[in-house]
Amino acid sequence: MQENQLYRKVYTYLNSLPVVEDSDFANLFSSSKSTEISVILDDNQTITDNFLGARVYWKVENSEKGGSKSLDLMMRRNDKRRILVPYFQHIHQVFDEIEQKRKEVRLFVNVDTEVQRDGRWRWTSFTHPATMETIVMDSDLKTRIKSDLDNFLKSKQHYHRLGKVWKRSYLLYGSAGTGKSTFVAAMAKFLGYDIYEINLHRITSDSDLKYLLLQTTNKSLLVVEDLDRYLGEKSTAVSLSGILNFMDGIISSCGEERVMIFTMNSKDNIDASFLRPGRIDVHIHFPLCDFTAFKSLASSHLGIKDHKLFTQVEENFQIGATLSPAEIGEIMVSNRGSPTRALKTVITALQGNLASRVGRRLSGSASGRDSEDLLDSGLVAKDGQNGVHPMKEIKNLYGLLRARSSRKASMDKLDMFMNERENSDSNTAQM
Ligand SMILES: Nc1ncnc2c1ncn2[C@@H]1O[C@H](COP(=O)(O)OP(=O)(O)OP(=O)(O)O)[C@@H](O)[C@H]1O
Repeated sequence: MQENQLYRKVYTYLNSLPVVEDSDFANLFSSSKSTEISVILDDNQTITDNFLGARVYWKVENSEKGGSKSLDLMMRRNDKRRILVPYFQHIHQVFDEIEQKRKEVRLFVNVDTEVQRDGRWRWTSFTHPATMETIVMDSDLKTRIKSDLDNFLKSKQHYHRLGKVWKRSYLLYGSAGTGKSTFVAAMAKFLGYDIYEINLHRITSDSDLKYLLLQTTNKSLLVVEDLDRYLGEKSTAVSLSGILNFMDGIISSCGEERVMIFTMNSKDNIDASFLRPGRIDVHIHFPLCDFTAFKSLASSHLGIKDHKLFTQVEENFQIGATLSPAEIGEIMVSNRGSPTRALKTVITALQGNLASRVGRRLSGSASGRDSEDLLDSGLVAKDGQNGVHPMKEIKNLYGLLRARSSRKASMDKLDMFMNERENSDSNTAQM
């Protein structure tokens, strides 16, 4: 059942009245800002409000049976016709003002079906410190995304004129630790929207997913993380079509001003129906670090814009080494007392990364990410491409790495692989 928006508005309005503090029973809550205390009306309490010279009474009822709550409104019969409609308009207006002032973003998570006395969502204040400014990404891309979000916020009339629901969807994809979740946090702050993080593992069926969607509010971000991993599982409670309906079926049109976000590590093994044009409005790739991203991280984490070791770091990126922003950020955080030590550790990690990826490729066990990164680096061509035999390119890369790497252990392993390959190659005909 959908949450009654009127109930929510009146409840918020009543709790904003100073008279709540005078009631016999009220509950005290502290908010994320430790100095703030909220006074919330207790069940079965009656409070009085005045409007246009009339006196009205509200009572919070809590039904013993289903645990559902209701609000009873009482006023003199003579006042009813005069004030009823303007009074509710006043409540709407005050509610909107309260929401505007409430800068705090909330994070909702879905709970198991068994624990549903007060609905399926539980929330907490969302205090993630990430903002669009702290996210490390290509600056042009960041500007384009910000203006896309800005346009969305101003486009109510535009969407309505086209007969479209005012919502937008984004797919964030890229390797682990490239900042997808952090970006969701930054988006929520930028838009001032609450986040509904949907844990598909806590959903029992397609209709359960619809039910959850009905209990979300407008001006919100609906987030499904690691969708590729969920869809790759053998048996799932929510079907492919259940998820497609959630994305853009009739049910997704309930409510307005929504942003849907899906994250994935890779689009490679995803059913084509997810990626068909028009299904998800914007696809954003989150890459592993390049030298430019590294410099941004060095500036934000170590406070340095330049350093004599930067050339060495750059060389490692040029020969195809790479790490995620999370990996580089972590090294910098743990060595923030000494930028030189931090940079040396980054260089060692980059060399280790390249050595182990080349090693895995030589042994034929390269992961998708390894192969893609090596291909991206331009140092290894796809099999048969450019007329250059891949093994020859690997040998070139190996030579380059051999000359530069200081990680003896990794290089010893690589030497072994190369020797084995040399021997087996001499017994195999060249293709
Ligand atoms: N592009 C980035 N800009 C700033 N910080 C980043 C970036 N990428 C990663 N980080 C940092 O690395 C950590 C992990 O990032 P995050 O969880 O956002 O990555 P992810 O792509 O969502 O990973 P996963 O796919 O494993 O969920 C965070 O602490 C975040 O601050």
